[in-house]
Amino acid sequence: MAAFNRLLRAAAPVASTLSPARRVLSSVASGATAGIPASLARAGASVLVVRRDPAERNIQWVFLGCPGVGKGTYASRLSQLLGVPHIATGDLVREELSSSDPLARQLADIVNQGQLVPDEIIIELLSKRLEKGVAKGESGFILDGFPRTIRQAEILDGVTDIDLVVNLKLREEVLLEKCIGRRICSQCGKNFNVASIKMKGENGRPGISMAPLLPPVQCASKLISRADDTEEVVKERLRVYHELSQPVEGYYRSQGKLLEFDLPGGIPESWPKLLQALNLEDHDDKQSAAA
Ligand SMILES: Nc1ncnc2c1ncn2[C@@H]1O[C@H](COP(=O)(O)OP(=O)(O)O)[C@@H](O)[C@H]1O
Repeated sequence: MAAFNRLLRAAAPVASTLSPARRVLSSVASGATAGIPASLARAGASVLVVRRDPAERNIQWVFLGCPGVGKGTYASRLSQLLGVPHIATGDLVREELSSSDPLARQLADIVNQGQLVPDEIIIELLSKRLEKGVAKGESGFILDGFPRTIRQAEILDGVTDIDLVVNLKLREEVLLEKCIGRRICSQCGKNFNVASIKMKGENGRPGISMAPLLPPVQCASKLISRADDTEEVVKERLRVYHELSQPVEGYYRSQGKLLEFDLPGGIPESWPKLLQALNLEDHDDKQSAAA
């Protein structure tokens, strides 16, 4: 419960600046607040649920998509373009894994088997990250890798409004190759990909080619792979995605918030098309002109 309350508090950073009419002190125990799961309602906490007018805050977007689809790449580019934090729960988990916290070993077993971390733990990590952001004056976010279960989506809905959910899609064979080709520079932390993907079109589906994203010389000898990017674990992660995370797409589709985006290729082809789909071409032009 502590973790959940922290997420609620963190998601309500402006409570003190809002008029009382915009504060809703809701007794979860009464079950009066839509989106709060029954299990949490049974716990009987009182929570402050705040929803800000989108005109008074930065964007609150979610990126969905299978492992390897490129959520991190595009969410991070958009966060720079729009000046909002990119919060990837996978990164939060990896930070925790590299700590000496007793939780780290338990998490390593889960992650390296391609399974999802329990909702309570992921919410605890996300709450802490949001709290830090609030303390720094952050507003808005692009979430990447959260929510990954219907329950996580319900919890998020219970505390704040999501404006848009971008669902990135790519052929499954490409996803496996992309994950296996992923490399990280152990020194600077930048992401690269050594996979060179060329798939022919078939059964009416267009072909796809993606050039590798190779490291500069100073990183080339320092590349490492994620322990969960082996073929066996990626296949399990894809299976888990279809079972537990894909239903989240339907959850947001039924709310009319889902933007489906089929990646046409690598970054050079996909980025301009994604901006077009998001009506952000002007934004990019202005930023390039200012650079
Ligand atoms: N929202 C979440 N819920 C549960 N587990 C998560 C969540 N986000 C990340 N994880 C854990 O961290 C791992 C890595 O996440 P991520 O970097 O987002 O991987 P992917 O490339 O599969 O999208 C996941 O396989 C899972 O074990």
